[in-house]
Amino acid sequence: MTIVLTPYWANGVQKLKVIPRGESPTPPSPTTPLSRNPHIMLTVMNPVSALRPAPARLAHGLTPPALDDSVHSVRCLAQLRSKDRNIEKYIYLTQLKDAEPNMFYKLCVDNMAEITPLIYTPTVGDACLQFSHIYRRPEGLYISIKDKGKIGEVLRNWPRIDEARISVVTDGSRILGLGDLGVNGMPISIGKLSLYIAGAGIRPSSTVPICLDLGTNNQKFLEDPLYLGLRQPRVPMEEMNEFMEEFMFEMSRTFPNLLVQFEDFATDKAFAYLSAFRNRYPVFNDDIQGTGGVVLSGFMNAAKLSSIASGRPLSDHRILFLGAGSAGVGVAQQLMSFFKLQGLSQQEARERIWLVDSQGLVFDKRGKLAEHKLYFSRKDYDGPPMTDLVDIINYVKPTALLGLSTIKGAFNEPVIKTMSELNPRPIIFPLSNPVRLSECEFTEALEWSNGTAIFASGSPFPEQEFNGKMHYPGQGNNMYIFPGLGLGCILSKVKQVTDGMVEAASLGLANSLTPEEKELDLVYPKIERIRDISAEIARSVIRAAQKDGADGAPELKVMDDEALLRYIKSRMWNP
Ligand SMILES: NC(=O)C1=CN([C@@H]2O[C@H](COP(=O)(O)OP(=O)(O)OC[C@H]3O[C@@H](n4cnc5c(N)ncnc54)[C@H](O)[C@@H]3O)[C@@H](O)[C@H]2O)C=CC1
Ligand SMILES: CC(=O)C(=O)O
Ligand SMILES: [Mg+2]
Repeated sequence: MTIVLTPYWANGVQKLKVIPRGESPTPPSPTTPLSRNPHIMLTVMNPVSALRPAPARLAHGLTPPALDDSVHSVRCLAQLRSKDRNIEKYIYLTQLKDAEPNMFYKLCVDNMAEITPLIYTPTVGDACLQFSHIYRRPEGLYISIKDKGKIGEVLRNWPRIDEARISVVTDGSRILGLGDLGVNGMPISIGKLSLYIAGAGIRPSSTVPICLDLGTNNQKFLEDPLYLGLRQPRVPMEEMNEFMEEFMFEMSRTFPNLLVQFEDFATDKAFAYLSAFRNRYPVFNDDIQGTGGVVLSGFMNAAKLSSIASGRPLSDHRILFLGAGSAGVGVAQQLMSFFKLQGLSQQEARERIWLVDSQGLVFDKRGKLAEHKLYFSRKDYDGPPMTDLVDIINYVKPTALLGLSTIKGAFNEPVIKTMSELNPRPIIFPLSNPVRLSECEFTEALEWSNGTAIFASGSPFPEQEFNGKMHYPGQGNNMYIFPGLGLGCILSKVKQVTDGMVEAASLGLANSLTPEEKELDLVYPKIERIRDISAEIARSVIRAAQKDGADGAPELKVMDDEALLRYIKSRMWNP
């Protein structure tokens, strides 16, 4: 029997047809009763992972008499909550998405705060670590180094080429702070795209999760009989460069309307491929640009709170980074905008930023530095290497300490106490993921700063009462930026993702706090409002694309801002 994947939609449900070899592939009328249909009709419920048909459903008699969607969502939530371990919840949700995508996304949209940590960080980190063991069904595209020379052929196996609008692509070489996870990186692409769908109303069928397999240097995985990727070390950079050239070229040929998000490439590759492709294809790097955008936004709100307490002008802030990888340097680059918006020159803005890596303070006289650290390397220090974080804080006197180092506990009691001695309201952003690699926990920051810290972390922490007052941690995670950025890019059919568009996304997010959220000292809006926020971000991005001449949808130019927002909302997919 030949399986012909000719999907079409009937009554809101995608159908696939299984045709005996040699028969015509014309789909029968969706109204043909199942029993009289000469073909076997299969109902495919999941446009994202519709690579294998699910059993027939919905026809009369095939579901219990009292199955009602509103009650079923309560049932699904109860099943989810009955599981003790988050990884079990992840597996349950993955199966639900496969079997009933509408229900899955309804649960996500209605319970954003509860479900996001299960499909995204921190749980997605465990899902990646265990992917080869918990794998059940195909989802997404795998392109391996063995496909070099015929990548286009593999891409054309994707069942919904015409609908494809957004792809998250990882090579698994630096998944969150967990290192090289090879092909086990696929859940990160899937998880990010689920947030695009839930958080910005991107149509599920337009998303393409991709994991590139260039080998892995993870010895444990190479020795694991269940490992799902190629059993070979990573290929040299030169070979990977050729592979990436072919991959991006074939992507643009196969999917002419696709925006590509690079995700969790190791730092050298992250910078190299962003600069190699950003002027040729619509592509952005989430760890460099998305993280830069989200931290700029939270920092703007945090700096206002901190300056109210200290009386220092905004332009006087001093930012110390622990971690100088793709995320640290990406954020540092984006934070230059904060100082420039205060009227500082490029040079003055740069002088407000200090980097610390695994060797300590980054300064010119230290010796040879990786290319991406050069711009922020200090020219004004020529003493001995400085490695102790408390010493560095006492030297720099920062108002803000940002962690993108993957070092759990690096913001310890002496560090936070020193920051608190220097600042009435220190800005403490431990941004490493997943939660177990966070530089400090929310309770620690509150306790050691006596409740004064303005806090945002990469992964979520629960709110806390301290000294009789409720305190709310922010989540400084690129998940606030990329859904709206992607939506804006898709609707305005961009040819490129410019710096102006990323900055616009960031400012759109910073300005989205409601009076109630400001009253609570929040630096990011509540995640429950993500859809509205994404729409606002998309509008800012579209306007910036128009300004930069990067858009391809002239009809949006004539709309005023209100009409554009209405249009964006009307185009968002709802489960
Ligand atoms: N909150 C968010 O939205 C995002 C968070 N991240 C997180 O940022 C972290 C770093 O990501 P990348 O920059 O891509 O990784 P990376 O591995 O390139 O960078 C890590 C940096 O930390 C430094 N480092 C390592 N050990 C150190 C030590 N003991 N003391 C001081 N510095 C040390 C390294 O020298 C390097 O500069 C990851 O945990 C990742 O999950 C990344 C992107 C977004
Ligand atoms: C959030 C994210 O993109 C990361 O931790 O890599
Ligand atoms: Mg990432």
